[in-house]
Amino acid sequence: MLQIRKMVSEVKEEEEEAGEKVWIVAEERNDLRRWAKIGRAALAAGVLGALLSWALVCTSPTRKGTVVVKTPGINLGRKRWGIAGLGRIAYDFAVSLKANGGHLEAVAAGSLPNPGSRASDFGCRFGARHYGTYEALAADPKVDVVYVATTNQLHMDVALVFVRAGKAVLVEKPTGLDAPQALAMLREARAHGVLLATNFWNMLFPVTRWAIDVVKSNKLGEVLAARGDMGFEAVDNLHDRFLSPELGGGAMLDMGCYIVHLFVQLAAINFERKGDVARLPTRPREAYEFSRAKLRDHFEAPLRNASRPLASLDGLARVRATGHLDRRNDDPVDVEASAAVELAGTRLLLGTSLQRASPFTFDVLAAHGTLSLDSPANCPTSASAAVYRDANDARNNNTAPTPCCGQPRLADLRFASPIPSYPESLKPERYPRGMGFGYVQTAVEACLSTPNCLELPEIPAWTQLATQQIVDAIIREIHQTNDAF
Ligand SMILES: NC(=O)C1=CN([C@@H]2O[C@H](COP(=O)(O)OP(=O)(O)OC[C@H]3O[C@@H](n4cnc5c(N)ncnc54)[C@H](OP(=O)(O)O)[C@@H]3O)[C@@H](O)[C@H]2O)C=CC1
Ligand SMILES: O=C1OC[C@@H](O)[C@H](O)[C@H]1O
Repeated sequence: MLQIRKMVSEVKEEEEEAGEKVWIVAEERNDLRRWAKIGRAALAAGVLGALLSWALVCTSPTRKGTVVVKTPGINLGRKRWGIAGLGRIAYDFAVSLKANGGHLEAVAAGSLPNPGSRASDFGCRFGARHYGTYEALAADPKVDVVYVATTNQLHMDVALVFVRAGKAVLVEKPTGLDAPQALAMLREARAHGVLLATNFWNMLFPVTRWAIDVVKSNKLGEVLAARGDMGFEAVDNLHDRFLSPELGGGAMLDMGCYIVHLFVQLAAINFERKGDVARLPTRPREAYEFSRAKLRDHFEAPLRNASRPLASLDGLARVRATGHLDRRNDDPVDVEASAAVELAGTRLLLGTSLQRASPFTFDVLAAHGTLSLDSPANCPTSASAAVYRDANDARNNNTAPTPCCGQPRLADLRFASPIPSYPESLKPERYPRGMGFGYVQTAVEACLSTPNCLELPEIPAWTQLATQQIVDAIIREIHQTNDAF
């Protein structure tokens, strides 16, 4: 066994040195370790313990080998991941984790029929232990962090099973069904001293980080507005999670939340730039006043003090929205939404749908620059920005031209960061850019290696709360405008 282990690590090291991006690690090492483990358990706990261990590992593992495809910038370590909810996205997440060299320790199904055998199939495919209940996964002492990939209606309940067991949690978007759920989840995570992050995985893509850095650098000036459109024509199946009210369906909870979350982060950048915020005389009065109080403190207050309710949006955010509801249900979900949002003086024009195609775009419109994430903007691999002459600087120097066909353009910026495709042996995948889950997986692992890390810096808890509050307000308004017809 030692010899095989040495061989494997030599192969890895040699190829890493050679800068190779792809290499194959023999699976035998894991099999031998597994057998050794079973043997030790049998000695220690007797025949019963041995039988139990036998039932929880794969008796017929695939012997194809584990494909490792390193995505640039992804350095997954040895944090021990669990996955709860073994549906469509869980598969792609597991592929990305394994393919990027991460460690999937155990998985659990617990809602749909046959959880035991489904978990066994999934676990064996990825060389992970498997359970037929979420509680059993929560009790596994070898799991550090759990990815909750259930449908939306279960995000809160399932995430809390793990939080209460002291596990860190990466829960799929949206955080919960509404802002009170999101607050309950984040509060409990804080009380247990564990990380709870919503999987706004787009925030960790190098292209999104580049965009945020460009905006922060002030090259474009103050951000006045953003606009985004994301959605698709969902299969017309009332039992699927997209359209089902029981499963927490609806366009805003599915795709609209990405747009709102990115917008919230951009609005906050305006207030991080000291001395520059109040430049525009047209900015509404409350924006000036609010810049002093800081968005973060405002939304975070109920997390710091459990007796505080959710932060008020009054005087800070305005929402106007309209859309379509799927009237075939008694409790209809929004299937199409158009919304105008204002948060502390920064504006968003949002479109989302489960009934039509979308360009999957997100644009930032600033005082003297624009920035566009290329489609699909929820997992972008390229972006561009245009920097125009700062009209006020030019005016002060008496060099301001009269713009007839747009402001004079000073520079074009472009950034690209491609993602490798899935390893052939693990196809079919559902999300062609799913290897990009590696970015958020890396961020979670970095947080777990940092003492007292309770949130990802790229997806702070307050942005999860603010997003869910604005999403709630948009959904409410769509219902109100529809009821008025
Ligand atoms: N970040 C991203 O890019 C993406 C995120 N998502 C998010 O991931 C989550 C899961 O999406 P997806 O994988 O497509 O969902 P699925 O429809 O494949 O269901 C996932 C799991 O939800 C649990 N579940 C509970 N009740 C039901 C029910 N009545 N019908 C179906 N499943 C149920 C099951 O868990 P069990 O196996 O334990 O029984 C099921 O396997 C959603 O919250 C979605 O928003 C989805 C796609 C992309
Ligand atoms: O997060 C998501 O991204 C991709 C979509 O297809 C999916 O419905 C959504 O949940």
